[in-house]
Amino acid sequence: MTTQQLHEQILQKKSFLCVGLDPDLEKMPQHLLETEDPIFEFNKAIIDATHDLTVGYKPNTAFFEAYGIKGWMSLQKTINYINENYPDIFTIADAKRGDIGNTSSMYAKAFFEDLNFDSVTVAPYMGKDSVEPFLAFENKHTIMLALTSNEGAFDFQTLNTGGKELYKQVLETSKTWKNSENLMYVVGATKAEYFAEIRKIVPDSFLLVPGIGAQGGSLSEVCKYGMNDKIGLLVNSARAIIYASKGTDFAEKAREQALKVQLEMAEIIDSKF
Ligand SMILES: O=C(O)c1cc(=O)[nH]c(=O)n1[C@@H]1O[C@H](COP(=O)(O)O)[C@@H](O)[C@H]1O
Repeated sequence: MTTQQLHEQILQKKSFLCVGLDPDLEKMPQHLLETEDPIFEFNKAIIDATHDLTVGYKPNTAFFEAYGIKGWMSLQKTINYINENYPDIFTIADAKRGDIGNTSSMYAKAFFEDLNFDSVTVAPYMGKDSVEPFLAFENKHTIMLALTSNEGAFDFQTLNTGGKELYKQVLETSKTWKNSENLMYVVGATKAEYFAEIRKIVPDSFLLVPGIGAQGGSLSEVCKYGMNDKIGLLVNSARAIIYASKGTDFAEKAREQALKVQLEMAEIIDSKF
């Protein structure tokens, strides 16, 4: 998918919501645990209930890998289900990969070719040759961690390195890499006050913004400082949507929560564009 197609979908749906698919058997409704593949059944129900309100789905691979080979098969079924039934929706494999070049190439193949995700999250710590193999794929996107939503973001990312905070150096340097137009960046919603500075360095890039909902970030603050003239945001929420209810009405309640966020987004889009 191209960023232009993503932008068009955002305008059409009046949404820049990305629903996080972080399936946890302990938080799922009891009746699903009796099915053959509870993780897939859970995801499928959430996807069917929210697809018109969201422009992206972000399965976090940890929540699948934790269940071994069965979990990986549920991930494959989930991405295939989205690609077959809702092919316009942008998909993110939240795997936070990155390694020496030949290893990164294999990670890229796993997520872009084998599983056919539109994008994958990547950590920048190992530098240029660990990220460029992901960037080589046409119409696929590499979403690099810039300033994350957690408390530990202040351990390294905001450290002053040669007169500049490390996350700013990461953003600036990444722009010089081959095929850097295929980069997007993760910026936590809990760090809204940093968005203006980030937009000075990457004015046109899409930002994946996790941290509204369960982590307490503010959608309106993120939009105030982070939106560009093409919107340029994908705001992720997982737990606050997918675990809105533990009963048989879980998908319906997930839709209600997604709708609340989408309506807020529509209002913001209407007021700005
Ligand atoms: O890369 C991510 O998606 C990510 C980066 C970040 O800085 N913070 C963050 O919460 N995430 C992920 O976004 C999701 C947030 O989930 P909720 O807090 O339940 O909405 C989880 O899958 C996290 O792993």
